[in-house]
Amino acid sequence: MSDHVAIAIDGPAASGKSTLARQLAAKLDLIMVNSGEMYRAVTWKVLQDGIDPKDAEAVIAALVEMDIECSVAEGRSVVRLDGRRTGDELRSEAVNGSVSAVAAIPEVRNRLVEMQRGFLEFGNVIMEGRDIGTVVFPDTPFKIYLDADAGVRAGRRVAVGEVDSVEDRDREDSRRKTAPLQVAAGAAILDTSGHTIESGTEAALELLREQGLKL
Ligand SMILES: Nc1ncnc2c1ncn2[C@@H]1O[C@H](COP(=O)(O)OP(=O)(O)OP(=O)(O)O)[C@@H](O)[C@H]1O
Ligand SMILES: Nc1ccn([C@H]2C[C@H](O)[C@@H](COP(=O)(O)O)O2)c(=O)n1
Repeated sequence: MSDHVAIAIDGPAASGKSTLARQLAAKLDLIMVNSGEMYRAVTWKVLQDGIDPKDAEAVIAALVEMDIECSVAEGRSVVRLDGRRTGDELRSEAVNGSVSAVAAIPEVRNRLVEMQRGFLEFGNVIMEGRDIGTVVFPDTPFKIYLDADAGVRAGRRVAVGEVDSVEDRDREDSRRKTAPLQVAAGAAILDTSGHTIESGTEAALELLREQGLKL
């Protein structure tokens, strides 16, 4: 059991979780953990090995062989896969199109959730993903569920030239049996559709203060 603080930021694709986590990590001197990168890393390796991401048995067999190492560098989580630091390859169209299938496999989740919880040993953490407030840190009082209009979110992806069907991923992430995307008990809901990055950050900070955050 750690004395450190965990802040959970959950929400659908392109709702602004990473952006908000980055802003709050800088303001509050927190370790920023992007849990999605870990699911993307497993997915990338599965695709590299020519495995069907929907073949759970084959994915699990490959997972056993994967050397996934998580650490902290410059205040944020770093994922190494088989000794190599991951990069932009995790945001490819292929990974975007398969990551939800891989993330729906309970054995994949069990292994990555255990690693995610381990970050709390390093210090106060802000972690973003889909199940942080429901599964990874269910007992933290500091939870925000970030959302935005589907069209706004799709537009945000187009604006950076990323090919990503946010609605398809959201559907898969919300309907899966294990750790579906949902609003965690006690989470404050923040819609970023009408917010700038700055105003969204201020609104989130206000919500966390109302939840008793003293950092
Ligand atoms: N409040 C905002 N207003 C305008 N653009 C935003 C806002 N928040 C984030 N963005 C932009 O939207 C894009 C997606 O943001 P971000 O990567 O933080 O979303 P995300 O929820 O982490 O996505 P995913 O879960 O798919 O990784 C980025 O280009 C980011 O700069
Ligand atoms: N805690 C998490 C984080 C991510 N996932 C899955 C579902 C997402 O579609 C995918 C990519 O995440 P992103 O990089 O878009 O945040 O990974 C999950 O199931 N649980």
